[in-house]
Amino acid sequence: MDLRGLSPAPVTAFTRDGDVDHEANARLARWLVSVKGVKSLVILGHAGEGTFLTEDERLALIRTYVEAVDGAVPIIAGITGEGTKVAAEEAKKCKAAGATGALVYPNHGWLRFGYQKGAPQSRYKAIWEESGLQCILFQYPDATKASYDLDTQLDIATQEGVVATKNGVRNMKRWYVEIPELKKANPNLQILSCHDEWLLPTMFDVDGLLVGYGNIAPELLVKLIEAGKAQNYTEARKVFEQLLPITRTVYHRGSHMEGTVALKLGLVKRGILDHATIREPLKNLGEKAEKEIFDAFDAAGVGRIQEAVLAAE
Ligand SMILES: N[C@@H](CC=O)C(=O)O
Repeated sequence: MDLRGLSPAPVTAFTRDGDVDHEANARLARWLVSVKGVKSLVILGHAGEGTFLTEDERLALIRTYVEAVDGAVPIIAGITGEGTKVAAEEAKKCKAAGATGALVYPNHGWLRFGYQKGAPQSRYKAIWEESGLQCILFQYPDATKASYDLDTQLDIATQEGVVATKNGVRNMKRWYVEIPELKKANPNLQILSCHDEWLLPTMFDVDGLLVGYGNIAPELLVKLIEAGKAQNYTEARKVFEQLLPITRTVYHRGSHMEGTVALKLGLVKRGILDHATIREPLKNLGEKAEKEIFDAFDAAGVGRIQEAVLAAE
């Protein structure tokens, strides 16, 4: 997979009754791939409420995405099963449904207890060997116990089947040391940042972004990536400042969970979704926050996508 560009992590659209809305998801998929610079769609992740869907719903959503993008970009599925065997079997089913890649989540028990040495490596190996899905190494924040130390990352990054890392370490001391080490160990490893709430400092070291943010402002994020790759700080800063009202209302919130709700509101504002129905445990943000989010898009000059454009996709 060539992920050198923007890989949005789409939300999952629901009907007002709370079922997966396949038509709305296909519309979102078609719009996102119409943006030049979008290189893949990463579904069933945090932004996609992946763990709030049943297995049947997850596989049906993959099929919807594969059909909607019609080969334009690979579909990458979040793999979240807890046990290594469970995750490998989940990946195999995702592959059969049409996915090309796997964004491999850590076992969430590790968030509380930490991981035993070697266990993350085995998880990636099993998923690759069982499914053949090209894997993305997901680096969690330094503040969690599921954040891999450098040796673990280096092992995974040089394993067969691992093509990229989505790095959300949120510790620039580690970022500045570990990203060059990963590149040295595997020059082909694609480096993707996911620091949605402050992307700018990471933009000059990456091949691309794998972000929920890609749902709502893909056009500007593509420009941010281009400026970062050109080492053009002035231009990158300009795009970052333009996005700041949106960043503040979507990602500078109480928690990243709220960010997912805010992404759906943003898609309503942009005319892609008709409503922002979510699934529990997510909660609505309330009218005040909704207005702040809608106003932020106006302040940033990020407008509604015309019906005619959507119909043409
Ligand atoms: N940006 C987030 C959301 C995840 O998928 C992160 O850093 O993990």
